[in-house]
Amino acid sequence: MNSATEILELGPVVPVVVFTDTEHAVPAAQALLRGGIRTIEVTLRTPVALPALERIAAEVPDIVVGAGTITEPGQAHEAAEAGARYLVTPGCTERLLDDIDDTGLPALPGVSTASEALRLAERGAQALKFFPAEPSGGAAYLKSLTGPLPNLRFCPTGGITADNAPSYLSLPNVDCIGGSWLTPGSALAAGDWDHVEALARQAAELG
Ligand SMILES: O=C(O)C(=O)C[C@H](O)[C@H](O)COP(=O)(O)O
Repeated sequence: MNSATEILELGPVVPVVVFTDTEHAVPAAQALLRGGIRTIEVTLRTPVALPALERIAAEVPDIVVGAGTITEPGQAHEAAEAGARYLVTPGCTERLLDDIDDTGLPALPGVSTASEALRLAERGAQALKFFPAEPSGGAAYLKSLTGPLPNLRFCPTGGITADNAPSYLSLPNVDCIGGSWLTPGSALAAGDWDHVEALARQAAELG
């Protein structure tokens, strides 16, 4: 993975996962792969996130593992050391962006306005996360950015489900979307990997 646009090419849906148990990491990643999903974004929201990411990187080499919810300087380096191949943030500060650049990893920095997107474009970004997609104006808002910002690609995330996914995936500035609906907490807790696989298959077919 060399560029942020390569992240967008991994498939139509980036599953955003919150792990509460390290033991769920490998079977969840394997279920996503069986369903045809080639990447997994592990959110750094829980104490087990980094060890979970590390397990996936070591034991499920066929899935491209990224780290999400990078919100503080230092986390980017921790994620890189754990084996993350890309980084995702919900929003941006200059310090966070410098820290991410230092890792050399491709990233999807989060934005929700035209001004934020322009600031990131000035720093050379080509691909951004649009977050939180639904509350920020949804597909209609993102579509209206294509006119003034035709060269920027977006991965909208936040409030997206299998139902509203097509309205985003049909936009000219969207290649993939992110969402947590493929890995519900209840399915992870129950070890219902068949359910995760079925949700992954349905998501993979959106492409
Ligand atoms: O953690 C981050 O880095 C975020 O930016 C937030 C997540 O992307 C969303 O929480 C996923 O949204 P849902 O699919 O609505 O659950």
